Amino acid sequence: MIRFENVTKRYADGTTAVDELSFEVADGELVTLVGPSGCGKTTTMKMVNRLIEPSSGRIFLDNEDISTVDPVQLRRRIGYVIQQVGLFPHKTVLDNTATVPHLLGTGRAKARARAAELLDLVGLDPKVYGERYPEQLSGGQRQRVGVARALAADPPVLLMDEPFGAVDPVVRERLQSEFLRLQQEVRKTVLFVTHDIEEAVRLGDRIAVYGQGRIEQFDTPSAVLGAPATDYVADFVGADRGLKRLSVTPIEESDLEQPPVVHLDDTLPRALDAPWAVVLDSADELHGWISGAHAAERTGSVREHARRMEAWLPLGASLKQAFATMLQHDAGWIAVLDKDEHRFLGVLTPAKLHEALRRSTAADAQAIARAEVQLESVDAVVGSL
Ligand SMILES: Nc1ncnc2c1ncn2[C@@H]1O[C@H](COP(=O)(O)OP(=O)(O)OP(=O)(O)O)[C@@H](O)[C@H]1O
Repeated sequence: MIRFENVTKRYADGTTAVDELSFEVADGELVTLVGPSGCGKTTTMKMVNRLIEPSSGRIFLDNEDISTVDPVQLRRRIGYVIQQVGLFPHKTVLDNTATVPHLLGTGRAKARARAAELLDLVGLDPKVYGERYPEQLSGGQRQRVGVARALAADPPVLLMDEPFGAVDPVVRERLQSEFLRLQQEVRKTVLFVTHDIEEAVRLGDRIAVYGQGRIEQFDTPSAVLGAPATDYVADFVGADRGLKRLSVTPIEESDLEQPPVVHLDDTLPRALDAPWAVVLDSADELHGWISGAHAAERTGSVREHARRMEAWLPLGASLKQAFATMLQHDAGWIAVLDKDEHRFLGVLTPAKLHEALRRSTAADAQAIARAEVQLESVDAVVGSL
């Protein structure tokens, strides 16, 4: 757990980079710090591993005041990933990754074996990439080595300063997905700096939106998008808030419609209650669809006339993915399968997608109204004392 208590950093020239900052990051939580250039994100981060010392206030790691901990000892508990990865150019990828555990006293063979596991975990086959040198990697691959190296000493805390900032948007999105998958597995306590609100929303369990040296809002992605606390946050989050909200709202079972269903070995139905039906195989897995008008004019089995359906997603995928899938396949609806991607659950239509989006906005508005009521009642109790 990381806790900031009234932390201020004033540089020698009088710049106040961070002003009376207080917040807490729970164990295993990923908090993104987002805000415009120069608002104090990096300063915040570097105070955690004592690359910068606060002017006042205190920072705790697992309830221990870090100003009382030797910085070298402290940094062993904290992995650090930065944009310019800083790999050793003359060492192979495997040796780069194994460096820290080796320095900490793990035998070379064991450190290399662990490094190979970590490279695998970040999506780099150690057999293919282990013996390469950093200059023989793409920018995205170098970033992955940076993440593997930060994880090598198995620190409970990770500080990541724009780690995916230097790669193109497509690679960046892939790295983000891989990092999320990795975080599910390793559950580190992570502070992640970015100036990109999309990235902050996608990765953060909670987001700290920075104004100048201060946090303007510290909340879940969907609350930041759905109910910005101040005009500043609303501006920063931007006009395309609806689109961003799509990326944090998952498809739920109640969003789905149930169209007619036929099986591959059925005879072609004479009439359908809908313009089309979903076609399942004998194991009830999705095969495709048939058009009612097409079926009405023909004979034979469903198998002979069914069309394949590629536009599908598992339950829990985001509404943004659903929207993108509809566009990509030029589809008026998409099929939704269970999380294991086997059982067919129903279909999502554009109308239902819109309803889901509204449901998500309304839920946040209610949560905020409830929070205000609670605050008022606390005030009332305090006032009556
Ligand atoms: N060593 C320093 N001396 C004086 N001022 C500094 C120093 N380092 C940072 N600053 C100032 O402190 C403020 C916060 O800087 P910081 O690097 O924390 O911002 P940031 O939000 O990380 O910005 P960016 O997104 O551009 O990296 C800025 O105004 C910066 O110019």
